[in-house]
Amino acid sequence: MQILSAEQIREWDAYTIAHEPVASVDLMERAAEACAEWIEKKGWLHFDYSVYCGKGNNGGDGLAIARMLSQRGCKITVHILEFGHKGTDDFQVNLERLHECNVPIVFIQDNGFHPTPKGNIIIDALFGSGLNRPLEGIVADLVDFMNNSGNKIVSIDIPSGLFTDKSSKGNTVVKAAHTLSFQVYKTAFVMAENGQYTGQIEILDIGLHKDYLEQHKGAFFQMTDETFIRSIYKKRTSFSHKGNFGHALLMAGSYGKMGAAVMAAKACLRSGVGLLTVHLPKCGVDIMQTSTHEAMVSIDKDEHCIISIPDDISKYNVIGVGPGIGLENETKSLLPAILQLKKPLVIDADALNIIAENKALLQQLPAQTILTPHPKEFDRLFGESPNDFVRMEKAQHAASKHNCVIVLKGHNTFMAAPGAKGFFNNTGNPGMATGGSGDVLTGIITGLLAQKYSALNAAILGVYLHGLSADMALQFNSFETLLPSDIIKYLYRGFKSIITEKKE
Ligand SMILES: NC(=O)C1=CN([C@@H]2O[C@H](COP(=O)(O)OP(=O)(O)OC[C@H]3O[C@@H](n4cnc5c(N)ncnc54)[C@H](O)[C@@H]3O)[C@@H](O)[C@H]2O)[C@@H](O)CC1
Ligand SMILES: [K+]
Repeated sequence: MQILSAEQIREWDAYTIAHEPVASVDLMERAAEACAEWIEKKGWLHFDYSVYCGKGNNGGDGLAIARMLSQRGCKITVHILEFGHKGTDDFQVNLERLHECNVPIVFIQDNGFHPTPKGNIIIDALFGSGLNRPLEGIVADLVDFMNNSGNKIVSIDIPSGLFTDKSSKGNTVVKAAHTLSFQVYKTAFVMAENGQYTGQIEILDIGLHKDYLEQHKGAFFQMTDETFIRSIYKKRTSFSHKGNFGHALLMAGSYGKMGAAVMAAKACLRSGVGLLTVHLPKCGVDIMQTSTHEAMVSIDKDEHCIISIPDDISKYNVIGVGPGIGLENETKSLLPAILQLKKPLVIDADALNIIAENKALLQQLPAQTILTPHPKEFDRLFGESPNDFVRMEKAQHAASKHNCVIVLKGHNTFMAAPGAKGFFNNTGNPGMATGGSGDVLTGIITGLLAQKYSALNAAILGVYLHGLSADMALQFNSFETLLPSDIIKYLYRGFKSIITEKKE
């Protein structure tokens, strides 16, 4: 699924109006009908509704929804924020239509807000994608009033006060339980900082013209949904043998952090790598050999940490480096030599921190290296960012500048690559917030890279499977009990859901 900016959505609406063709007010009718149907399907027609409308087209949606819910037998009160100027044309049409339904309308002109009866559901149709400045004065007071009412809020299109394409940090914004949005994701919905406002997001089909997306391919961020993942997944044939799936080298672990190496190794193996060698310090050999029988080991000369590169490096087609390697000086000094090997590379955890301490190393990354930082590691590498939007833009810029793939880990992990707009992931859950999840991801991506996926596709597929397997593991876990090892355990379910033919 594509993710669009406010401007792109406006263009798409206009394209549909011109090319379907459909009158703008009829498109609004479709949007409102989709919302009313969603509410009906939810089994919420026995509730009473307080519908808060601005005087733009978002308010127009609200008026149409009020009419449709009233026609379905709900008790409705409409509250209109009165600015003294006329509403948009479609707002005015819907106001007239509402008058015919005898729905009570309250005009809000000062802070004397009517208390919302307990149990009423609030429909928030104050502002949509036309928001052009932070809320202030009476509007901000109204939103505070709605947020503090204790009533469930359903926002139409986007929570009022939330910008579609830039940060709304520190602003007054509606806190919705559900956001009913139209056709596609908006950029604001994939930013972790906005999670507190959007609640559960529902994308409702209002039949916008498909040609617009075709004509502007490449201009949008992409959400990596199942269809897309199936299109990049490489099916195995009956004639496959282990030589087809690469020989990965993982450089991982140090004294006290061998678990990271074990998890990365197991995840790499479960991702389908043909052969895996783990290079680790002497102290880790018994741990790896007893825990992970399928992995071969390459033994460093140091007892406690990695300080050297295996001799016969040519036999490995990819390297994953970082999980649990620590920050000993000799390990730090080794990193430039690893970069000089010019192998396809996945860099994570302490290896990222080592680069952050010596940023000149960024210039030496082999082309298409995959970096997998979480936001703090990213900030150490590329400088602090005031918000998620700026961090995302920095990731795009850094990926182009250093010709690398950046996997910025988070609620909707963002993947940036040179020449691509950027991809957001939509699998995963809060149960993954346990140390070790990242080591598992590094293992998965290294395993996929060894199987000759492109760097970007290895990252996209790896991140998707990582989250999906964690989602599958939730069937037998709570967020609290879910462990990174469970993600590995359920990787087969993740793979199977991609491999299994879809029943139409
Ligand atoms: N035909 C279309 O284009 C469709 C539009 N739809 C709805 O239309 C919405 C966009 O409508 P509009 O472009 O009219 O925009 P909005 O309804 O979001 O609001 C725009 C109005 O609010 C004012 N405003 C913006 N920020 C303000 C602030 N902070 N304080 C006070 N006033 C502020 C603007 O000056 C403008 O008058 C979408 O979010 C969606 O809900 C849907 O009906 C689907 C079809
Ligand atoms: K809204």
